[in-house]
Amino acid sequence: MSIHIEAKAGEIADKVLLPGDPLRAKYIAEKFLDNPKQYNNVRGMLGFTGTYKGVPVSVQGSGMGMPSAAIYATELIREYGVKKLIRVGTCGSIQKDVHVRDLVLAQAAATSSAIIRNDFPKHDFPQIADFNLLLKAYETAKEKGFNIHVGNVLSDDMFYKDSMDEVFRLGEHGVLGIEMEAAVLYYLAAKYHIQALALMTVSDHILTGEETTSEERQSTFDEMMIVALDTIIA
Ligand SMILES: O=P(O)(O)O[C@H]1O[C@H](CO)[C@@H](O)[C@H]1O
Ligand SMILES: O=c1cc[nH]c(=O)[nH]1
Repeated sequence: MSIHIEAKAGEIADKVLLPGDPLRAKYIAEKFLDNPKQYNNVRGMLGFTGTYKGVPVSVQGSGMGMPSAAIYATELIREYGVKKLIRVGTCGSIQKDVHVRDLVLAQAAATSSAIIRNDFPKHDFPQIADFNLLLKAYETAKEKGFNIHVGNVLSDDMFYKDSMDEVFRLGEHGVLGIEMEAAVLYYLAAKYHIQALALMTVSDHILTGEETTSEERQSTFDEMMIVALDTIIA
């Protein structure tokens, strides 16, 4: 048991999917896992363990933003011995050719957060994905014919911003989309020597204004779940 997770020792698998939305965790557990058992309801941040293709896998809501995601990732790693974390999130596209419902694999994550800068004030510590998870996810998506893009994302601290100018300039430097958690996940993976990957479905397009519904963000986006699950058990 940790401060924010009430699971007993052994109730969480060493492979965990991390959606921001706890109801997306419930959806994944019910739709994709065999014999899912809920192990967490502290703060309503649902967590479940079941099996996928015979392999134990857990799925844990991580909330919105890096402070929240860092709490769940740290407790999963330090208190429950988790070795592989794959974020299954949503992002906003800032590239014309990255469309709503496409998949985005974060090879790396830029960030506006001070979390990493506070630890390394004189260095820009690069936030990168685990190479083996990245490769497996990319190959899995390609084999299945899913639209997938690989590159840099922006993990931002602010969802509502007064100005998007700097975000658009990052787009001009190839950043694919905006979300709010990947960078800290990659940072904690480096810190604790575990494997992490952030995979997102484009839920809205910042340039065109195209959007998905909140119901779609909570459930559906099944292509992302299949890629993440086949990757985490490999
Ligand atoms: O859909 P999730 O995984 O929560 O991800 C994105 O959606 C939230 C904002 O609506 C942020 O957490 C952002 O990273
Ligand atoms: O963080 C996020 C997630 C989806 N869309 C955005 O614009 N930002």
